[in-house]
Amino acid sequence: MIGLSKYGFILICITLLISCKSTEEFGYTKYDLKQNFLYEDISDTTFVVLQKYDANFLYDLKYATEDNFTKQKIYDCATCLLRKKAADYLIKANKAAKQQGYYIKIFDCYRPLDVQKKMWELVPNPDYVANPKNGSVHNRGCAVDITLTDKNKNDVDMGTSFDYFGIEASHNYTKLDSTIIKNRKTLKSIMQEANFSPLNSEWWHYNLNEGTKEKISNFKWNCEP
Ligand SMILES: C[C@@H](N)C(=O)N[C@H](C)C(=O)O
Ligand SMILES: [Zn+2]
Repeated sequence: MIGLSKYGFILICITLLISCKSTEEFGYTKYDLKQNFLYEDISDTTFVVLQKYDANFLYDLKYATEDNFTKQKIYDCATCLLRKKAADYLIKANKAAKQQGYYIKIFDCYRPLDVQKKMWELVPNPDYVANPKNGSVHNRGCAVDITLTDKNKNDVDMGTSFDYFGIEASHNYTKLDSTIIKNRKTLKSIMQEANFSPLNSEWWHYNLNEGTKEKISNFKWNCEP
C-alpha cells in the first residue's frame, strides 16, 4: 500500500511536469523539462526558444531554407530564439491577432551578428538590412520578421513577398489595394499595442521598444533535439 502510494506520487509529479510544459493558453506555468527550469524564474533578457515557450505561432523561418534573398541556407535549423521579454510581448500580440481571426507567422527572430555582416555585404542599404556596425535589433534578440495568416493558416495578402527590397514594401506606399493596406494596418496596430515598433521600409519587420538597449549577440544555437 505504502509502495503503491509512493509510485502514485511519482506518477503525479511526472504528469504535473509534463502538464507544465504546456502553453499559457491552458493556464499552466511554463516549465522546460530539458533545461529543468520554470520560465517564470528566468530573467527578461534570457534567450528562449519560442517553439518550446509557446505553441501557438506558425513558422516559415526563411533563412533556414534557400528561399531567401541570399539564396543560401544560412541557419543550420529552423529555431526561433528571442529574449524572454520580446517573446512575452509577441505572445500578447498573437493573442490579439487570434481574437481578430488571425495567427502570427514568423519568418525570422534572433540573428547572429556574423549573419548580419553577410547580409550587409549583399545589400548595403539600411532601409533593408541594418548596418552591422551598429547591429540590428535581430542581433539583440528583440526583433521579428512576421506576417499574418487567416484562421485557416493561409497568408493574408501584404502586397509583396517577405524581404522584397523595394518601395512597395514600405508602410508609406499607398498605391496598393485597399485590402492590402488594411492587412498591413491590422498587423501594425496589433504589434504597436504589444510594445513593438514598425520599420517604415519593411511591412514585416518589428522591433521591441527599447530593444536597441540590449547587447548584440553572435552565438549560433544548438540544433540537437
Ligand atoms: C533582412 C531583413 N529581413 C531585415 O530584418 N532587415 C532589417 C532592417 C534588419 O536587418 O534589422
Ligand atoms: Zn527584420
